[in-house]
Amino acid sequence: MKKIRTYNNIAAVGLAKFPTDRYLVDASSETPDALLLRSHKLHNEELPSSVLAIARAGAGVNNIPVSQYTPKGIVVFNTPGANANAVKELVLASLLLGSRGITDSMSYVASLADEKDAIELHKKVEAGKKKYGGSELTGKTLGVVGLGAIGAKIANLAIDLGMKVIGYDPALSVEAAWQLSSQVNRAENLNSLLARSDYVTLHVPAIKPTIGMMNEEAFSAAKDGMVLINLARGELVEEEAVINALDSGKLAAHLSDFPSEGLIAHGKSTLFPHLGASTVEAEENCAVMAAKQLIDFLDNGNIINSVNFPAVSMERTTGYRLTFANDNIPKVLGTVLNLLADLNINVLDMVNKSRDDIAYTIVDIEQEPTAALLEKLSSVEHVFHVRSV
Ligand SMILES: NC(=O)C1=CN([C@@H]2O[C@H](COP(=O)(O)OP(=O)(O)OC[C@H]3O[C@@H](n4cnc5c(N)ncnc54)[C@H](O)[C@@H]3O)[C@@H](O)[C@H]2O)C=CC1
Ligand SMILES: O=C(O)C(=O)COP(=O)(O)O
Repeated sequence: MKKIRTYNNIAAVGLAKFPTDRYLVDASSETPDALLLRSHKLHNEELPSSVLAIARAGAGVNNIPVSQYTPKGIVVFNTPGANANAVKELVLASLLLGSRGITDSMSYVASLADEKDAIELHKKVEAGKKKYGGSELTGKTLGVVGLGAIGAKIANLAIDLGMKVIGYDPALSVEAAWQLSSQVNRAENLNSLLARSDYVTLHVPAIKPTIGMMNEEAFSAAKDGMVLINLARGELVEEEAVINALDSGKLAAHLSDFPSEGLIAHGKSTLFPHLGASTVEAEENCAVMAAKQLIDFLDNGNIINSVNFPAVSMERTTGYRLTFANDNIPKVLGTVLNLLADLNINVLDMVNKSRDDIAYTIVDIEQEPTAALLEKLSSVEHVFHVRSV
């Protein structure tokens, strides 16, 4: 039986993908083959040595110390794009919340609960609306920082709303570029986008170059009265800088999925409890995709949508399957193949791919690998993980 340890609320339809005759899915498994989680933080947590893979049902992997796991051969997966539509729709809501006095006007109406006279109530309603007027999105400029799965959807939606759109993404993939409307203008750098945007929405991962990207310097480059939407990660925005920008009027509004003590106490941001991906559809998409990827890896050694290993897949042949991970340097693959040849083990099929400093190989061989063979392969210099699948 293979064991999957789950964390967080994983959609049942995803968990049901694990065949019950071969998989035990359990939140408290002590020797799991894999972990399946959403935002649960793995930093500072001891990982059982049995773990071969981790699937993040979602996009961001900053809750997982990926670089610590790679040398142990632990493959980390995410589910690119599976919750992008859910986030896009909450950005749309945020654009509207940031442009009209919707929440304040609702509070105003709620404050009229004691007014029992219909004529007086009507007067107060009509008097109140002066205070909560807004402006329209059409014709305004939206700056989209990060044009991946989510950013591209938002950029295209904003074009459909009649907005002008500027995008900034120095690492834009060809695949993401194909998704993007040709009407999206490219900014050379973040400050140039900020200087021209009435609304700015962040859709980048929390990584070294992006952490704290919205700081005092960025706000001073920004257009006065800008609306900032951050449904990506709290770490992208420096709390003190955003509070100063709200107080000075540099920011007309700040909407964020990442409440912090300081922002809540300050009271001027519109804060959601990390709701971006919390739709039935997104939760199901992510859970199904994560489960399928784990099953294919645990059953066949195939790797799809990993954030630390190359994409490697091979149809099963009639033989037995070995997989190994190694440092991406010359001669390791040759040494392993020579070792198999010396033992008269015939290779039926093979695929080898590399990514940055590591390589991963799937080899189908004619005879069942013995424990001694696995041991020999593991002892090849620069091979750091071997598995019979
Ligand atoms: N609030 C929520 O519930 C959710 C939040 N997220 C957050 O949104 C982030 C983006 O998600 P996806 O669009 O699905 O990821 P993605 O990987 O498809 O797109 C990220 C984009 O950011 C770009 N990028 C990287 N560094 C950059 C930089 N310094 N400046 C500008 N662009 C940069 C990349 O080139 C890529 O195109 C996730 O990493 C996660 O942190 C994602 C899903 C749900
Ligand atoms: O996919 C992401 O990056 C998210 O932030 C969604 O997080 P969640 O799955 O709702 O805990």
